[in-house]
Amino acid sequence: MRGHNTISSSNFPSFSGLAYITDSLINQVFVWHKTREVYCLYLAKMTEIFSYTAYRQLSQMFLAVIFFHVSEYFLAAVIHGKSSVTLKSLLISKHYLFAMIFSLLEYLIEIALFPDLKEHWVISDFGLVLVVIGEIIRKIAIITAGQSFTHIIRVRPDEHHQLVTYGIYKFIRHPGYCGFFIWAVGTQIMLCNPLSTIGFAVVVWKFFSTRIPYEEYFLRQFFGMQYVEYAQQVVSGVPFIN
Ligand SMILES: C[S@@+](CC[C@H](N)C(=O)[O-])C[C@H]1O[C@@H](n2cnc3c(N)ncnc32)[C@H](O)[C@@H]1O
Repeated sequence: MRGHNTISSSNFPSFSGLAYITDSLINQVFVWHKTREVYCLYLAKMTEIFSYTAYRQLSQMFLAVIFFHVSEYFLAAVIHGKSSVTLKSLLISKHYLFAMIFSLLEYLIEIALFPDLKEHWVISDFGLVLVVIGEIIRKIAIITAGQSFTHIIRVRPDEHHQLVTYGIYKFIRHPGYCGFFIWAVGTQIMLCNPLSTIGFAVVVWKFFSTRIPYEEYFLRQFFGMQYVEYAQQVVSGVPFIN
């Protein structure tokens, strides 16, 4: 009687079948090795980029953002007195936070998918220069205008409010906004973020295109012809806004 352990010859693959299986196994192993090699190379490149490029660009960004907000708050406290300054002087709004999170996500996605995009150091360093220039222009404006510079637009006359037409205001009507515009776009150029560079430029420009006429309406109310003449002679400092 045939036991159930008995193997019939028909259970064996033919010689050519065996060769085919071996061949495809070798192929599989080869492909697997190649994939692993490519993956390892990718990992090595990502580690290199994350450990230098991202480290440098992101720390520059965080330092720029922290310095900007802390110094805005600090200057407001020194100029207007600590009791009249609220957390609003940190200038962190919901829209601003949304924009910053978007730019951070763009950065992380692009550095993972197109790492070479972040390696344009001439562009990134140019952005860093813009960040520094924008910050300097804005802080000079705040210090020059002193108590006339309030984060919330004055809509009523105030004894501390004097028309400022000297210093940096002799050359630019809105140096604080000009500085912020350069700073904001500079942060995105520094991160080599193409989408956020355009996005920030458009959003910040649109914001100032409505804020400046509103602010100047009250400045004309407070200072009359003096402001009208000043505004005719001095550029706004924000591109394409008269
Ligand atoms: C956030 S500050 C911005 C000042 C200015 N727009 C700038 O970009 O440097 C807004 C306040 O500054 C006041 N302000 C703007 N220009 C001024 C000037 N030339 N002299 C005095 N006050 C000014 C406005 O009345 C408003 O209350």
